[in-house]
Amino acid sequence: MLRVYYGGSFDPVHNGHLAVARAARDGLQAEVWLVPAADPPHKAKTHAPAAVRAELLALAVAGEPSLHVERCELQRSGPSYTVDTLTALRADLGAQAPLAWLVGSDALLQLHTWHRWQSLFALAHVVVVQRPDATLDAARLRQQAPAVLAEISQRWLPPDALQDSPAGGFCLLTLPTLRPESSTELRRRIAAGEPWRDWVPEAVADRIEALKLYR
Ligand SMILES: Nc1ncnc2c1ncn2[C@@H]1O[C@H](COP(=O)(O)OP(=O)(O)OP(=O)(O)O)[C@@H](O)[C@H]1O
Ligand SMILES: O=C(O)c1ccc[n+]([C@@H]2O[C@H](COP(=O)([O-])O)[C@@H](O)[C@H]2O)c1
Repeated sequence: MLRVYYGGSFDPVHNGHLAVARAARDGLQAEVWLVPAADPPHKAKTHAPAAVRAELLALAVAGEPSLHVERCELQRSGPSYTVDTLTALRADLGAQAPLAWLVGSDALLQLHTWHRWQSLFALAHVVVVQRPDATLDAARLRQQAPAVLAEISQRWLPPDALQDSPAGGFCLLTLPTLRPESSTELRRRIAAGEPWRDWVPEAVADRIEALKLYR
């Protein structure tokens, strides 16, 4: 069965992330692992320790069929490069296991700036989840990331084909409904004392309050 890894800062996790993970699970018939980045390479800093972000993620997916937390990035020091994570997962799971790395469509425009980005396709399929009000903007990709467009245009696969090969494909999934949440806005609301609890599962909200996070 296809294994999908969904990396993020998850600082903190919110219902938008869970909608993305569920869309991948249901659209690809896959097991999905959310991968908290210990040290996200493109973020200046995080606002809660990696172990706490991972704990909130575990609360968020508890009881959710086929959603899990993969903590391997917490065991490494230095920037949490995806190529290193996929290399380790591939070593554990074997050369033939079908693996995919999931990113938001905003991240696709930056993919060419990732550490050894072209090696990612030898290790996993790449899946992009986009908002329902957007389509993959080829003109923007051509202008901002022509190397990414060239790479993915040879790799396009339909969702049900990903499980038939270990790596190397590119697939686009669309979220069923628009999700307005972002961790940045969630942290702002918590700090400002504005309503925020319905943006996260109840157990996550209770833990954020108990630990007095993001105030
Ligand atoms: N509301 C959302 N709808 C669709 N995709 C989302 C949403 N929120 C986050 N994502 C996607 O999830 C991935 C990981 O997100 P990340 O942990 O950076 O959260 P974020 O909410 O975007 O955080 P921040 O506001 O701190 O940048 C990104 O690729 C992003 O595109
Ligand atoms: O490997 C890289 O160079 C790289 C650069 C930027 C982002 N990533 C990964 O992309 C995921 C989303 O990152 P972010 O900053 O949107 O939370 C997370 O798993 C990061 O580790 C990875």
